[in-house]
Amino acid sequence: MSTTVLGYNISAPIMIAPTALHKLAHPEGEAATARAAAASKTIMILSTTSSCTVEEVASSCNAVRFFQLYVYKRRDITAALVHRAEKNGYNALVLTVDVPRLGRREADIKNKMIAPRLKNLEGLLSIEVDSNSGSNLEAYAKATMDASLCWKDVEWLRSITNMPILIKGILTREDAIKAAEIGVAGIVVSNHGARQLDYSPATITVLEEVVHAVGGKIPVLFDGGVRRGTDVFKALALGAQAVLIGRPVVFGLAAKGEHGVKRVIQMLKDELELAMALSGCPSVKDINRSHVRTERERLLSML
Ligand SMILES: Cc1cc2nc3c(=O)[nH]c(=O)nc-3n(C[C@H](O)[C@H](O)[C@H](O)COP(=O)(O)O)c2cc1C
Ligand SMILES: CCCCC(=O)C(=O)O
Repeated sequence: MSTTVLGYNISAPIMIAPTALHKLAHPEGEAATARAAAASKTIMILSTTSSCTVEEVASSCNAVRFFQLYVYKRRDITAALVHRAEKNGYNALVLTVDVPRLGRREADIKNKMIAPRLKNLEGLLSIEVDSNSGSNLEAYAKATMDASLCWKDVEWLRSITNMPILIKGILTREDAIKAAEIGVAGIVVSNHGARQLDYSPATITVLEEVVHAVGGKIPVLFDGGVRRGTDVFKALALGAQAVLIGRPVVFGLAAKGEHGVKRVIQMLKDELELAMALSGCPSVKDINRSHVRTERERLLSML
């Protein structure tokens, strides 16, 4: 079941998506998640908005890890984050492009959500924003994040780091082609867990369009709603190199810390292995397009 992502070997095509603030789930936060990733021989993508610092996570284990980047209006702060990630042995930057503003999360507004301190930004950026009118996270994002982020900024990022750059948040053929043209190291098909824009397409429905557009030039990773090994199997059959797991990892962390995250990954691996065995696939390379039928194909077959 092993595969490679950007040349790094992982035990299965299952990685850990960047999710914010793991200490909301468990007191050990991202340090515990990182240890679980290392024990599971997979790659964790650490969020910019984590509750342990880049340095704390790096020193908690020596696994391969990537750093997810949000670009701040203050470019000096963004550059400082990139340099800290590079200095601390992160092997790639995952540039998230689907949060020019935070989506309208009505539960957060109603509950007047107050985000805990974002550790990576302590001493760099004041995050004392007024949330009397709603979600503190939304106010923070609006005040600090650079909504003008554009393709040319990838060039800027390249000029300040040697880490390979992946773009997370691609949903269309056009953007996939553009990403391949400008020569990023890979893309992640993602709609941010449907947390940003209502009616954005389910990622599984656009995966194949993106894979075709890219034509094998760069790896395509996938996230959104992967809850079973069969979901991993489907994404691979439609051309993804590997999947990222978001919420289930946080659920495992909340339930049983490092052990819980390991269990979640192990369950997905066991289910994937069974799906492979029952589909006649001795290795992940054997999973191909003929193993799944899309809704469109089902309708066409009825004509
Ligand atoms: C609580 C939470 C926090 C998230 N934080 C981030 C983040 O900081 N950066 C990011 O790029 N994506 C973030 N995401 C999006 C995930 O990386 C991922 O795209 C999404 O959750 C889809 O996967 P899932 O359906 O397995 O949860 C977050 C998602 C959740 C649920
Ligand atoms: C401004 C931080 C946003 C974290 C995030 O990406 C999410 O909650 O989905």
